[in-house]
Amino acid sequence: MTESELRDLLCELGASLFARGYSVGSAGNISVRLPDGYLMTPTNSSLGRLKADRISKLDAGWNHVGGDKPSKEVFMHRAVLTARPEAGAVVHLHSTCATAIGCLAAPGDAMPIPPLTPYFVMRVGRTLPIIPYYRPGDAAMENDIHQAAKGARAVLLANHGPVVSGKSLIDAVYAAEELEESAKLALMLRGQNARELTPAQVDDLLSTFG
Ligand SMILES: O=C(CO)COP(=O)(O)O
Ligand SMILES: [Zn+2]
Repeated sequence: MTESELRDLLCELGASLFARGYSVGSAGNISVRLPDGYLMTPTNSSLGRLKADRISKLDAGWNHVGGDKPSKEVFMHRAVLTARPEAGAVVHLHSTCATAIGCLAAPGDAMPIPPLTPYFVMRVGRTLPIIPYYRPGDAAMENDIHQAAKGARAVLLANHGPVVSGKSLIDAVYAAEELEESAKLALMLRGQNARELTPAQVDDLLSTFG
C-alpha cells in the first residue's frame, strides 16, 4: 500500500475502533511502518477523528519530520517495531476488558487470558506478557516491552492497556479486537471452569495459521 492509502486506512480503522468503543476520548495510538520511517497518530488526538494529512510522520531514526506532534507513546511503539521486524503496525488501546485483565494479572505473568477460542490463538498467539506499570509516555517502559515483544505479538501494560502488533495495519487492528473479545470472555467465565483449548489444539492452530 502507498503511504497515502495507509494514511486513509489509519483514519478509517481509527474511526471504526472509536465508534465501537474500543477507544474513548483521546486514549490509544497507532503506528505503521513505512519504507522510509513510520506513521503515528498525533498526541491527544481522538482515534475517532484522525485527519490523514495531520498524522505524524517519523523518519527511520524516529525523528518527527511531518504532521502534528506524535503520540507520547513513541517509545512503546518503537519497542515493539524494533523487536519484531516482521510487524508492520502497532495498536495501543485502553479497551475495557483487556485493561481489566491488566489490573488483575501479575507483572511477569505470560498467559493472563486462557486459550478459550481459536481466533485468540491465531491472532494474538500463545503468550501475552504483562509489563509492569509505567506512567504513560515514560521512556523507561521501552526495554521491558522490547524484551517481551521479541517472543510475543502482543503485551499488556499493567493497569494501562494492550499493545498489539500485526504484519499489516489491518492485522494489528484485528488482533487488538480479538484480544479485547477474548479478555471479555475470560472475565465472563472467571471461576466457572470453562473448557480451554488443549495444548495440542493450540499447537495445531499455530502450525496452520501462526
Ligand atoms: O494512550 C495514550 C497514552 O498511553 C494516549 O497518548 P497520546 O495521546 O499521546 O497518543
Ligand atoms: Zn495508553
